[in-house]
Amino acid sequence: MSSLPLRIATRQSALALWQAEHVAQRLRAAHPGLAVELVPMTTRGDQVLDRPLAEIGGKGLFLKELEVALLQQRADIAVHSLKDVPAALEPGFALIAILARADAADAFVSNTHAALLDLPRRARVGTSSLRRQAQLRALRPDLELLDLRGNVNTRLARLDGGHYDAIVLAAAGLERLGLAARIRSRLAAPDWLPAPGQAAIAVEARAGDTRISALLAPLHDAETDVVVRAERAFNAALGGSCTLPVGAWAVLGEHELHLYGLVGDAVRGTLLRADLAGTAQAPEALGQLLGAMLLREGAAALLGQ
Ligand SMILES: NCc1[nH]cc(CCC(=O)O)c1CC(=O)O
Repeated sequence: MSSLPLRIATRQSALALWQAEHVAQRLRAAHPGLAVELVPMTTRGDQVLDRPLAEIGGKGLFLKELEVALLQQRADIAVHSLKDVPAALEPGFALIAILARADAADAFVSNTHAALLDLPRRARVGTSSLRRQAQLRALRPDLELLDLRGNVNTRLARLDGGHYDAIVLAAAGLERLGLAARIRSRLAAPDWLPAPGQAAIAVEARAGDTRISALLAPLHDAETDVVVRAERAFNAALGGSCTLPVGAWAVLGEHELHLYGLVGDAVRGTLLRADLAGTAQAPEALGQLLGAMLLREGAAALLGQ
């Protein structure tokens, strides 16, 4: 074994550092004696905090700087939240491991109310996610939806500062940061759909780096890989980036893979939903099929294509 440490490029938010440290610990457990270190850095997605991600535009806002570090050999792998990883990676990079998914639900967080349906009329709810806004509008057209960006702790501080009656965050992020007690209720699939890939951690590396791929192989979870492939293919079929109002959730049964998807209009609160079951041997085909179904039903108009 090489004595050089394996270097993990990561963003510096508390959640990103937790996820990178988690990968480091799993690697040390799988390969006793392997030295692993974090290389923390800032991305454009972390720097521009005054605008919704959908407005800043561009895919992979949270990836670019980490990929540059991989190319310049300043790091060997980069750890991401899979839901921040665009459907198509830049050439020369590969996702070499997908870790077992945590709770994919969104979390309803409030200091005054237990659930979305308990909120009074015209209550203020914070989220900058178009997917969350569209589903909130569909369930509660009366709500006042307000932008809310920043890392998990920033968003909780804004809630505690009285700017909102409630906010919606990924349950997985709160749980990883030891903040599960803040979750008042879950907005769970299939009624409410998460982002494609939500709650899964992905490891990216330079394509063709077989030594690194072999080191990461024990961390890969084949079941999570199948479900997120279906979700991400659905997103890609709809023109895919994490900023579109697209929700997807797949679940692996004993005999089949079941995929649920939706496309929403965050302004009008219209939701187009569909679901399909198929073989777990072809998750991408299932995602493409469901995406094509929704496009036929009018998703193209919703997405402004
Ligand atoms: N877009 C930010 C982001 N990226 C991943 C997570 C949560 C963790 C995960 O989905 O793995 C979050 C925070 C949130 O949406 O509340």
